[in-house]
Amino acid sequence: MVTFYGHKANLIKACDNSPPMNPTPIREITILPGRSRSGEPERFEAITIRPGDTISIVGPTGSGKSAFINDIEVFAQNDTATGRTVLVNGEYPPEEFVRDPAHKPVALITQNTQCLADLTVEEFLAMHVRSRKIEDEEIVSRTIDLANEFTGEKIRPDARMTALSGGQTRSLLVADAVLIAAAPVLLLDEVENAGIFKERVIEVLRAGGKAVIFVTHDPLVSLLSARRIVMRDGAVERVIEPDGRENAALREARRLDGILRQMREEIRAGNLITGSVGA
Ligand SMILES: Nc1ncnc2c1ncn2[C@@H]1O[C@H](COP(=O)(O)OP(=O)(O)OP(=O)(O)O)[C@@H](O)[C@H]1O
Repeated sequence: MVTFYGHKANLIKACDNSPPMNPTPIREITILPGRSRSGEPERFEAITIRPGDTISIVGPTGSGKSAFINDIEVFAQNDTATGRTVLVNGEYPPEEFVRDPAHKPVALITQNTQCLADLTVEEFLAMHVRSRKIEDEEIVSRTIDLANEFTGEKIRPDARMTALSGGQTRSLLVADAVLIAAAPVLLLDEVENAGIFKERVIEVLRAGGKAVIFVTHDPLVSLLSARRIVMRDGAVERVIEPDGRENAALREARRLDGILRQMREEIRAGNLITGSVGA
């Protein structure tokens, strides 16, 4: 059986006979400019992403946010609608980075991620571990534990993959991408809405030296990112590096996010919210 998760070109093959991950370390990914939807050249020189970077991609609906991370996912070589080029360690990436899911250093997790496997969480992860020839008996339970740090709805090892909620599935896929796929670059396309502790995800990814790029409409995720790429008309319009100037806004976003999270839990538990929350 072959089980896939993810979508579009991001399919991660969870059961194949590929050799373990190519150890070529990724020092940096460089995005070279292309053109806007109306054909104007993009005005940035190059955008470089290194381990531990946290970047958010923001902009109105239809401004090209997903197209930007898709360019990274497919290692665009002036062969996508945007005309951008993506280099790895300053060079054109090796072919297996682009074609082979087992060697791909980039994991894309999107809102539309669905699991097609009729397996338990434990079986599903164990299959992925086997396919990558990882010999670590603890890795499945560590992956579930990590996923449970990202979501308030506890994931049990014996739960069916198909029965997980959106937040649980995305939490599990992020944990899997970190520990089992060991992808150095994670692309998260609007995953924040459904029951996932965004700040914890960012902390873990940063501490693990992962580069993470969020397509987001979420103020807290945007303010937590060290860099913000602003899209318009299919092009990068601006790259913002706030360098501490948004600290007051970040504190406020954290406070409001805490209140909303508690309200969500109360509502989910079937309670009436009659007093103040998050004081
Ligand atoms: N530079 C470009 N040149 C040509 N087409 C583009 C360019 N950038 C994006 N597009 C196309 O424009 C459409 C909208 O782009 P995209 O889905 O990336 O927007 P988005 O900002 O992610 O939107 P949403 O917030 O609704 O998800 C897509 O069909 C995409 O392929």
